[in-house]
Amino acid sequence: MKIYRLFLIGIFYDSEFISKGIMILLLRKTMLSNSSTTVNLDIQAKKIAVMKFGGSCFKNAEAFQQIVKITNLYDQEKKIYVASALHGVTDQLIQVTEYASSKNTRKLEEILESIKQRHLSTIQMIFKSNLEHQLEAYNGIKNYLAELSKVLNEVNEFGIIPYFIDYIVAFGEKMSTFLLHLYLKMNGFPTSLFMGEDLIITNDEFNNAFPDLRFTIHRVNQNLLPILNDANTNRIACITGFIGRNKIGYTTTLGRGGSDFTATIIARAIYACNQEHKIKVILWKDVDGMLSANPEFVDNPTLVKKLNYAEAKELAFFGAKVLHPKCLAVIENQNIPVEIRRFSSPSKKEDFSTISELSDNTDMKGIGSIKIASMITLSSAVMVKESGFVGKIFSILGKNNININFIAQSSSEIAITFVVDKNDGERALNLLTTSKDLPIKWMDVKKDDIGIIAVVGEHIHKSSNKCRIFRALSEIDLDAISISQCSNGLNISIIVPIKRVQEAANAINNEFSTPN
Ligand SMILES: Nc1ncnc2c1ncn2[C@@H]1O[C@H](COP(=O)(O)OP(=O)(O)O)[C@@H](O)[C@H]1O
Ligand SMILES: N[C@@H](CC(=O)OP(=O)(O)O)C(=O)O
Repeated sequence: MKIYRLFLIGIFYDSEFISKGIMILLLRKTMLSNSSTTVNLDIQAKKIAVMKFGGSCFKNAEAFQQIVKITNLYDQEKKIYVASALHGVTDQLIQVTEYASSKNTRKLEEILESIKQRHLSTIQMIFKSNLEHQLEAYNGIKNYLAELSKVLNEVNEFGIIPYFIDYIVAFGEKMSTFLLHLYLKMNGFPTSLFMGEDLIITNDEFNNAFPDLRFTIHRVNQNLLPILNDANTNRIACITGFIGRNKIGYTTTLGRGGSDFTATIIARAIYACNQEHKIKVILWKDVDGMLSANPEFVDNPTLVKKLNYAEAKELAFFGAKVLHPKCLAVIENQNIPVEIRRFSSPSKKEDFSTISELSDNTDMKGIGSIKIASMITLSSAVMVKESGFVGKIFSILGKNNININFIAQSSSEIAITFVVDKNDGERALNLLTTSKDLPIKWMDVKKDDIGIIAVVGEHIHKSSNKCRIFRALSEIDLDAISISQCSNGLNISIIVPIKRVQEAANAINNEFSTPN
């Protein structure tokens, strides 16, 4: 109780700003301490499991016990644990940054207090009877929160600058991974704690960084491999998900849901250090695996047990939170498998998904959907056989940072339809209708809000499968507004009215869930 009170007094009320000088010194220190060039190649082949634990794996004491159970289950593997922030903490950290910038002190303190309480109650929950670990956890979290407060004061002073957001949201993963590391230690597992900045070097794209593999591999080789090589202790490396750093040492983040990406980046880097290792990535989720559709949107989606990288990437694009869209890019050519498994039933022998170069024989692997987007259609005979016309349209949008996620053009060249994010629809329409580069008085340009269904699978392009898709739509009396399929044949995207997206997804899912 005494410890607890001391902690409460100490945490937040330090209003000093971090001086730039101290920040630079700290950055230099990190860089220098990691700048040795020794390369560790002397390692033996091992079974390595890089496991990612998401926010829902830390929700209560039972969840932490479940991680111990998983640790025992995988006692033959060298284990690397990648942890996300406690559920919802990243959103809260984004909120506090905004409140700091808008100088809304009341709201800022309210959310900061909630973040603090979330971590304090987790500490009480998981270290109940172990005072030594409780104290270590309190002190560690206290320091993280004090640092967080200081940076928020800086946001208050300077406003939101992109690198502030990454630096601030990274605290979620830093605190949860620190607690996981202590918890495993308390349970008798030797562990080493790593911050993402120690291992993952990225480009400068704050909020959505991409790893620089060459330097990341070098860091992993120097800092992480000695742990994998330690033959005497089966030490677990606990690494913060979601976080990296750019070359001058500023913290970067890998995009929302980026802890999946951390796991695959680490797996890839280990593979590069020794290709004899048998590495796999396991993403522990609150579902059995990759389902044929979002279970919150479609009734009775089926579990896809084996899907290949190309299929999984198509599905990840559609915001299936189950998989970070970029995370397969770094491992697919190395054929490092990714298992998606249910956290609450880790010993299942078969009901989980494996993403690898192998795909099972089901033709429909998944249905993605975009519930609302803006469809733009341009029709005009002046486009016919006019080289560069489409180029002009797209460059007007591209120069204005408007992304296109669906394209269909009739071969007569009389009309072209494409889709942009709903927030860009009105702007796209204005840009096109006021452009001096287009003969607009001869063109009909219109914008409609629509939804998209994407049906994915390596063999989905087969006529027999297309028949099934359109039979399902015909049975609910739904006519596609537009259709697109690239020649890789993996994805048939269909534009449907917004109000019927869910119905269409269900109809197609039902069609493929029953034998043909
Ligand atoms: N096609 C899909 N297959 C499986 N889950 C999906 C799919 N689409 C959306 N989801 C959602 O993704 C969630 C899985 O994410 P979750 O376990 O919360 O991951 P994390 O903790 O890594 O963020 C599920 O709860 C599910 O609702
Ligand atoms: N905490 C980060 C990264 C992450 O991967 O989270 P989760 O595992 O909860 O998707 C986020 O919320 O984006």
